[in-house]
Amino acid sequence: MTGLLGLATLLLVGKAAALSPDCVNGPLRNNTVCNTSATPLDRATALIDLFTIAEKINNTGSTSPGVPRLGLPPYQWWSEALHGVASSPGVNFSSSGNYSYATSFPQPILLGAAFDDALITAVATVVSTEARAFNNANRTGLDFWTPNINPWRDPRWGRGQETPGEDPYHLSSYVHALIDGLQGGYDPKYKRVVATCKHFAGYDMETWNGNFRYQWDAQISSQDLVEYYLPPFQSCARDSNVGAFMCSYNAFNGVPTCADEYLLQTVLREHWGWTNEQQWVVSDCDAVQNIFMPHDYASTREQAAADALNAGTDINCGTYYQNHLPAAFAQGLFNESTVTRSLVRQYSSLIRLGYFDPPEEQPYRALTWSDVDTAASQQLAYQAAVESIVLLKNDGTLPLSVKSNTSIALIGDWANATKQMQGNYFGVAPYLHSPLYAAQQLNVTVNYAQGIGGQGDPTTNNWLPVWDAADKSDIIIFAGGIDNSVESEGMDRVSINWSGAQLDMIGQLAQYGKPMVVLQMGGGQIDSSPIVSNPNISALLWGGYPGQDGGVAIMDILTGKKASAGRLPATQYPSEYIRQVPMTNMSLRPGPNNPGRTYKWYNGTAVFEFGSGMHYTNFSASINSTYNSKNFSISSLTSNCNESYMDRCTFQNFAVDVHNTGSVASDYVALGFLTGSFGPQPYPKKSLVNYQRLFNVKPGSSETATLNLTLGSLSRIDEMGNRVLYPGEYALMVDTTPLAMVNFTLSGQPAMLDKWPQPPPARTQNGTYYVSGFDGEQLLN
Ligand SMILES: O=[N+]([O-])c1ccc(O[C@@H]2O[C@@H](CO)[C@H](O)[C@H]2O)cc1
Repeated sequence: MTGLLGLATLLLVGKAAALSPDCVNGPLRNNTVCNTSATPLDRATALIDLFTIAEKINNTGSTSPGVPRLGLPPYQWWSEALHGVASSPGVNFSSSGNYSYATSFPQPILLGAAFDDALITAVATVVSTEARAFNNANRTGLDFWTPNINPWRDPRWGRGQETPGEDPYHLSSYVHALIDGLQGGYDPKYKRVVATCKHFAGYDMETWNGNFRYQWDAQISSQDLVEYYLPPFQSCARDSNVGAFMCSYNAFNGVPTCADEYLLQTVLREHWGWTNEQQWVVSDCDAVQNIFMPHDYASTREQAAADALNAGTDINCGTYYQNHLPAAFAQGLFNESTVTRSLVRQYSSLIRLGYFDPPEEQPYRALTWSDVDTAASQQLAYQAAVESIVLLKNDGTLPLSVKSNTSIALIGDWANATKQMQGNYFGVAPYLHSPLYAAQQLNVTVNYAQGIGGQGDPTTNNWLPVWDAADKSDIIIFAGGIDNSVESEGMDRVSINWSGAQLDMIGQLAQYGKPMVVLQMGGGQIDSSPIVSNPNISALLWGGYPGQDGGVAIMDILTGKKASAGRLPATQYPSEYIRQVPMTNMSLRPGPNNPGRTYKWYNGTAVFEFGSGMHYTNFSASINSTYNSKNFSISSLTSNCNESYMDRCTFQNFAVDVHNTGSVASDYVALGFLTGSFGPQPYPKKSLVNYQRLFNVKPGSSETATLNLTLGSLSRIDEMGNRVLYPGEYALMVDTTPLAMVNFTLSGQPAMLDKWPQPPPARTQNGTYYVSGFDGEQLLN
């Protein structure tokens, strides 16, 4: 178990550090660290050279005391900002007045549904701006342990809500846009903040059937690893130059990830070129302790701490390093140069954030409370929710026509949701506008009844006001679904059904025969087939966790002030899915006890497919016919590619003409899926290869989406994890039910785009040998 008490204590300390070291009058003023024209590496090295070994070890934890004799202040590394500056050890909201709140955007799972990378950059830019303003008031750190970018493999996962969904291409693109906004570009002189891609790697389960995140060993084949679990992390490290990584609680093929030199050194630093020594790896909180217990990977606490440090875990979240590295050093389990390397990485990173530099030289030091919760950021939080909400069923009742004499029943636990709208990892929002609040702003009569609380209980005491509200109203809106009482950190779901009580109430409300809308809220998808098949239910929307203005966004879509255009970022499986596959089975492809995972491989019928989402209008699309039936030679594609990473080379930019054939202006997300027969069998059903959101396409008019396909998006992963371009038959389709399609072929010999570094042949855990590259619990003694 983690040291919950120790971590709880950490939550209470480390709040009041000095803003930055005093490079004018302090003891460091003549040290190179204060010389702004020296390189970050030289500056950090000069600083760490002054530390004794005890001072070095003292500063390896998330709560770093600094070095008082050098005038180096304490620093709290643990700040969170998943969808807005969030309550965490390093973030200190004032109890009132200035700095008492920050913009609260929708949860990533809903933001993912917008399929709008520019929106994600804009959201992240607001988050980093507000974070900087808070930092200038000494109320946060400069690094944030976000994003959570583990692909959402299994619908039960309680933390899938923190991710943008299930598709690795989508996640890679999303996280690139996000890091751009958080850090301020690929390599700016001063980073806005440092982002932390977590949890590296294979972490996507809290607790299932006796397995829990602190001891679980994720068995992942090289093919699945490279194809599914790692692309977002590659995007973070190689393509976005993220400042930090977090290793995870679980083990990967027998080795706890924070002690895994293969992941942290061979893959992350060597293969992905994440080598500039201004970047660091932090452990998940107390994950280093878990290497000793319950992983039982290291035989002593000192060995666990040394294993992690030697493997490349630079900071330990918690106090385990500070407690156990002194003895580990005395036992000769690591060299002083290794801890020096970690501290140089940490302080170079702070140097890149301007920590030691005069305020007047840095753009972000001027940000203040007046840059928080601005009119523009309020509008963006609203816009983000509007863009993301997904319409799943509509018999034509939506948009609702409401007049002053219209009466609306608003029923269910989500109707008056406030904090619930933020999901988890949230801060204090400036306001939380529930659907009820939004309905009350309309010039209509609103009859509200909470009905059942949460998932409901078998008693029907609270139901009478529900029937009363329904009786009195022209339109019935039921706002329910799930929330953090059933999906959360530490808690995976045990059912992907609607709760019986909610479904019962929905069914009875439908019998009124009035126009009826169901809002399916929460991060995880629930099997809504009873709602889809009920002819008395007019419409179904998925609203996720929509953030501070979620209620207004929902109501504006329901009443047609805004047109819906979000797309599901995860498959909605039928309820039996979770009985067909153990949560611990990491394989993507169908196999024994596994119907396949994600839209690419699931061999059953989804209730709603990944990418589903309706509009208030209709669209047609066509792809420029010059590409049709074309043959491309693999050798000329690769010989014309001059990128250092060949998967990044452009293949073709496909122009897609999108025409609004209906009568309502609407956004449209052009999703480009590749299908065909090429590469190793089995073939995926299809794969997302690019997307573009078009805005406000007017009735009768057309806009052009450009789907940019790279060589990487045409490639497949072989069983060794190599990325290869294969000859074969390809088709590019636009949308889930294709509106347009183009076929082409690739000919010639397969070409290697990326040769994957093989893991050590046998991974040992207490004398038991695990072999990677297989599916399932295969042990060789
Ligand atoms: O004991 N605690 O106080 C505690 C708090 C949070 C916690 O979760 C971990 O901390 C987060 C750090 O960013 C990771 O995303 C999550 O896996 C684990 C333990």
